[in-house]
Amino acid sequence: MRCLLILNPGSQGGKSKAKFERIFAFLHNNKVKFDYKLTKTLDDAYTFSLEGNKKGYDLILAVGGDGTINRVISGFYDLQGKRISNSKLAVIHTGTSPDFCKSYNLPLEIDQALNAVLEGKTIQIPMAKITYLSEYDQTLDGQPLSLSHKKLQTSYFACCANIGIGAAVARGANSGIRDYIGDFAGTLVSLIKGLVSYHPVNFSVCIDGKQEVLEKVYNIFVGKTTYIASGLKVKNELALNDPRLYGLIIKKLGLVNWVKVLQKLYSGNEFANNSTMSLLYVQQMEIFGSSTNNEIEFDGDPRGFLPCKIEPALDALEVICPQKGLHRFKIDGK
Ligand SMILES: Nc1ncnc2c1ncn2[C@@H]1O[C@H](COP(=O)(O)OP(=O)(O)OP(=O)(O)O)[C@@H](O)[C@H]1O
Repeated sequence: MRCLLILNPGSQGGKSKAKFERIFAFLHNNKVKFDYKLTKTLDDAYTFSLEGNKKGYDLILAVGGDGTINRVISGFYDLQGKRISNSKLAVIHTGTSPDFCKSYNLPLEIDQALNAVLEGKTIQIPMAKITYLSEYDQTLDGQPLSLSHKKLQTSYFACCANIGIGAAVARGANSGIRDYIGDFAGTLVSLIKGLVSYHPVNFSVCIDGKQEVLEKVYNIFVGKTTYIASGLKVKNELALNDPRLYGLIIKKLGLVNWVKVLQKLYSGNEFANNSTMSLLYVQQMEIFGSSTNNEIEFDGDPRGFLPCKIEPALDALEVICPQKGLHRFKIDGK
C-alpha cells in the first residue's frame, strides 16, 4: 500500500503539528510505506491531493481540520464531478471542530483512526459539487451562474455550504477566538455578532428547475451532514446512499424568534417547517447573483461569491472507516 499524508501544521491554531510525530511513528512501527507533504496554505492541501491522486497513491490521508479535509477532497475530482483515481481517503482530524468525522462516525482519536487505516475497511461517502465565482461580478446580479465565466470555480464539499450570514460567521469563528474561549463559545459569539449586524436580503433561487424568490433571508444551508459547525446541527433524513442534498432556509427572523431558531439548530432535533425555518430535499439548487450578502462559505471557510450551483458529485468517495462504524448508518433511509 502506497500512502500519501497531507498534513496541515496550522490546524487547531498550530497545535496540530505536535501530533505528527506520533502519526509517523505509528506508521513506521506498522511498516506502512508513506510519503508526506506539509501544507503552507490551505490551497496546498488541494494541490498535493490532486498530485497524489494523479500519481496513483492507494491512500491519501488528510491530517488537519475540516478546512484541510475539504481541500483534500476536492483533489479527488475532475471538473465534472467524477473521481480521477482509485485512491481512497483517510482522515485524521487534528483540527478544531470535527464536523465531517462526527457526521460519519469516523474515529476522532488518532490511534483509532490509524488502526482503521491498517484494517482498510471503507465506506462510500457522497460529496457535493459547488460551482461559483472567485470574484463578485455585478453584471450577474439577479442572474444564474454563467458556466463560461472567466472567474468560474468548481469545488467539492462534504458537510454544508452557507449563503447569507454563513461567511461572516465563519470569518469570525476562524479569527482565533476559538483558541481562547473554545470552539462552541467562539462560534456562538461569532454567530450572535453576525445576527446583530446582518441585514437580510431577497435571493432568487432555482430549486430543481423551479425558480422563486426567497424573501428576507438570513441563511440558506445546502448540505449533506448533520453536523455543520461547532455544535450547530441540521437533523435530516438523508441516508448514506442518498444523492440528494438538504436545503434549510432561515428567513424573516425577528428578535423574538432568532433565539428559538438557534435552540433548534443547537439541539439538532426535528422541527416542523414554518415561516422562518424550512427544510427541504433537493437534487440541485442554484442561488442567483446578489449585490449584498453574496459570499459563499462551505465546510467552514468563506470561499467565493454568488451566483452558485450546488449538486451531487457524480461519484462518491471511498473513505476509510472502522468495521464497527459501518453498522451505524442508515443506508436506505428506513
Ligand atoms: N501551514 C499551514 N497550512 C495550511 N493552513 C494553515 C497553515 N498555517 C495556518 N493555517 C490556517 O489553518 C486554518 C485551517 O485549518 P483547518 O480548517 O484544517 O483546521 P481548524 O480550522 O483548526 O479546524 P476545523 O476546520 O475542523 O474547525 C486556516 O485558517 C489556515 O489559514
